[in-house]
Amino acid sequence: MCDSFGLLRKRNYAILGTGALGGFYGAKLQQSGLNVHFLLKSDYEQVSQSGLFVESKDGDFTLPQVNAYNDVNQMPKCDVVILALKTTQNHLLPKLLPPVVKDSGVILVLQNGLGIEEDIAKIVSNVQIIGGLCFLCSNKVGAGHIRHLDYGKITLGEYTPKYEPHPITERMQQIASDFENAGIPIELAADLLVARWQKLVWNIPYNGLSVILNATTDELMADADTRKLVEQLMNEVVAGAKTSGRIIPDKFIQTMLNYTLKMKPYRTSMKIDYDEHRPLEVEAIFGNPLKKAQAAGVNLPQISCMYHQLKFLNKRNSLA
Ligand SMILES: NC(=O)C1=CN([C@@H]2O[C@H](COP(=O)(O)OP(=O)(O)OC[C@H]3O[C@@H](n4cnc5c(N)ncnc54)[C@H](OP(=O)(O)O)[C@@H]3O)[C@@H](O)[C@H]2O)C=CC1
Ligand SMILES: CC(C)(CO)C(=O)C(=O)O
Repeated sequence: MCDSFGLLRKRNYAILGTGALGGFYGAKLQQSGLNVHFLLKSDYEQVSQSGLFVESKDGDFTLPQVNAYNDVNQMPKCDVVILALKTTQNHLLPKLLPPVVKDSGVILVLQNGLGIEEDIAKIVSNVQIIGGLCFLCSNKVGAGHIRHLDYGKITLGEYTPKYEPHPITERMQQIASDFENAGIPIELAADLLVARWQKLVWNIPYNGLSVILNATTDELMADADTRKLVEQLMNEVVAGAKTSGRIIPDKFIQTMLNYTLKMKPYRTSMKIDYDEHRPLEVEAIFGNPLKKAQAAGVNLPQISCMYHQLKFLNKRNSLA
């Protein structure tokens, strides 16, 4: 029996971008007994010497030794390559992906945003691309030091050209069982595109408004005016999804509002990037959904207004 993906043995994993998300999930996978290889940039020296420390609401743990790299060409080819860079670094993917992914392996895109899988399909062939939507609140608070604040579930869906829905495959089930064995809840979805639009129902209002209005999620929910804005933006995302032929039921908006009300007060990852003068994921989270809707002849005026404001703030912030 052909076992090129590792259905019959332990799969090995690569983490491209050992930050808040990649550091957390990668550390959990290694802690569960899997062979994990971590690509780092500025934290490379520290992590090669002292490993990773995860401070988590589910229990802190340290991995004193990890396989750390600062060059993909030194990494072994892996069954599953987890893409956990910020999307602002995706221009590096033509150099980063081919050396590290096995023939018939999987690239698991855990980034926020829309249309990323389509770009990756142009870079690598003979691999399966799977998208994952992470409901996680995690921050990197120091070199090799990850703080997991809340949640952690991932929704996984296979990418197909034009995002046609795809039945759940054995490969997805195997990856799901690796994550579940590591204590990470997984949901499997047949329609990756609807899952990506659903995630944007959260990311577009909260990431955008947190930067533009200098506010945390609890502040945005407590004020009647900003809460109204959140809801209007959520409705526009639902309208955007419709242009891709995806129906998100109205009650989903209420679910996202309730979910945020129950969340601990949260400074979104886009706000953290802004405060740290790092580039914002404006194109993946705002630009690509707008382009998709515009291609179907639909304008999303409030999201478009926010997109241009964020581009301005992003440019000015990078010069400050
Ligand atoms: N954090 C969260 O809770 C969630 C994040 N997401 C999404 O996950 C993705 C990753 O976000 P997050 O983990 O928060 O971001 P982080 O900035 O914490 O992590 C990204 C990591 O990538 C590293 N990196 C950047 N360039 C390179 C490179 N050339 N080679 C190796 N490593 C590199 C950075 O290292 P360095 O610091 O040295 O630059 C950093 O540690 C984003 O798309 C985000 O929207 C989705 C849901 C929740
Ligand atoms: C919604 C949230 C904060 C946690 O579920 C998240 O996943 C994100 O920042 O993208």
